[in-house]
Amino acid sequence: MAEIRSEEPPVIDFGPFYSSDPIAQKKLTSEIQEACEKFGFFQLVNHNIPVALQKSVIAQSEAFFKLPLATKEKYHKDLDGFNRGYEPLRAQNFEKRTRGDLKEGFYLGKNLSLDDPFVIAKRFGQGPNKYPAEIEDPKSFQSTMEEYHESMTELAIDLLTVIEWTLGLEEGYFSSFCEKPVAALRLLHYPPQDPATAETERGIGAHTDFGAVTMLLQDETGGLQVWNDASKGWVDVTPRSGAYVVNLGNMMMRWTNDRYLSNLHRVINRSGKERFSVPFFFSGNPDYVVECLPRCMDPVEGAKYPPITVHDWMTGRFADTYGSSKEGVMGDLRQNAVAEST
Ligand SMILES: O=C(O)CCC(=O)C(=O)O
Ligand SMILES: [Fe+2]
Repeated sequence: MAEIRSEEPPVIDFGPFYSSDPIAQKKLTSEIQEACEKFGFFQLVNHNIPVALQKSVIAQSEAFFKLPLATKEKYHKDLDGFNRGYEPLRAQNFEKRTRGDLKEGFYLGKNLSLDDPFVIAKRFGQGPNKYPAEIEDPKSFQSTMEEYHESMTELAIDLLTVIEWTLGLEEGYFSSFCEKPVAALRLLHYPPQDPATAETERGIGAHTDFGAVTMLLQDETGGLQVWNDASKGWVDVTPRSGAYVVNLGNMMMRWTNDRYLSNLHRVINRSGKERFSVPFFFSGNPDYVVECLPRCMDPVEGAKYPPITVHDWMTGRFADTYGSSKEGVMGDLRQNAVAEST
């Protein structure tokens, strides 16, 4: 019997997007299409985010997590209803069989004022950021995060343009989705884990992401793994300096009628060192209605899922995670099966 090899998600050169070379752009389109169908994951190099900006985001993140716990707790994300700020160690527990995920986080988004109409209307993910005053250089913490959030929003829109190409959609199909988008930035810190607990301890338990696309900056520590359904095993996503690990979320899978994969992933930090990572979750305009894309409709069965707004989809997925919804959702069965088999 032929051995099923566990392949890593491909590394894709995004440079051609910024060129005017149609042949290189065609190659980029087919590489991204294949990665979306096969893995739901890839690494992106030659994007336009400056290395210096990436380094300052990680440095500011390290500076924040070094603050005393009591200081970090002053910025707890549950102190108001905006889901921005500090989330302590073990607050999330994706696999529900450990003591909770061994990571702490700091959540940011686009920094909107309280009188912004979307904030007043309580649309998903909209609100003001929290900024720590006790950090060494509070002004540059804020400006770094705001500049990075803006640059990542632009990169996500560029990537969605290529995804538009991969799906044969007309130019600008995703424009209204990308207007005033919900986009969350998370600073994550994974302490080293005790080797004796390697079987049960998770930095982040197996899960799929909720939104459209996630673009993750990881340091050189390693520990991120993606599920390979062909070999029924976990595959390392080897860190590449400056690259983004891109993965599709459940919303994109639903939107494409399951043609594109929102794949399971997890982190186990066996390195003995601290790990820092910064995912950026792009979920689009809260009022946008996500409904089966034209070329993804099954000729016989039609669309598998009814239309839903970004707001309702994201709110529902968060409710599932935090245990206030009884509704079963796509991916959960698969997720539980994998969690139990590892
Ligand atoms: O830190 C990582 O490498 C992964 C984080 C992640 O999957 C998430 O926050 O959804
Ligand atoms: Fe994730």
